[in-house]
Amino acid sequence: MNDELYIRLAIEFSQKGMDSGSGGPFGCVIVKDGEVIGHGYNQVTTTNDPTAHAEIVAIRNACKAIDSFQLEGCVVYTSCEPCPMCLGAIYWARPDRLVYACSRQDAAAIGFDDDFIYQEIPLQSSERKIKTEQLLQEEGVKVMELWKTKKDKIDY
Ligand SMILES: Nc1ccnc(=O)[nH]1
Repeated sequence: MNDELYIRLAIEFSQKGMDSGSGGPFGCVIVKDGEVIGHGYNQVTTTNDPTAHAEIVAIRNACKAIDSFQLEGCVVYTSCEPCPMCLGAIYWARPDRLVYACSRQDAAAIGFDDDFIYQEIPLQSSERKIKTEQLLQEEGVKVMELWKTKKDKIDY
């Protein structure tokens, strides 16, 4: 089955990234109509970019390849269940489907925070590890109101 072929490719990228010293053991490929249009592996520690997860790198690569900010009709194959940041990016990109190999618990077992961050999300902001406050909502909303009526906007 093709899903197995592509998830195996994502796993190969996880190994390739790790072996090359690029970052953590995570790989991702994005497929549209049976063609790989994007790929990526984790590059956090070599690019000093905490957002350079395999999935983010692959989404950027795929979107550039098809000149679009949406991945409709695409399938995302990733060697590990996406962390909340990457899951958010995947939702914003709107692919049709997501397939993963390792789980967030597998990632936790080798020292990664994916599962911890998932546990933070349902907490009240006052209970989260990173102290969070809301300030100047009214001033912020004024700009948002302008977006509502902006004529030349590209909706997403
Ligand atoms: N799921 C992931 C966790 C950490 N890094 C990644 O690239 N992917």
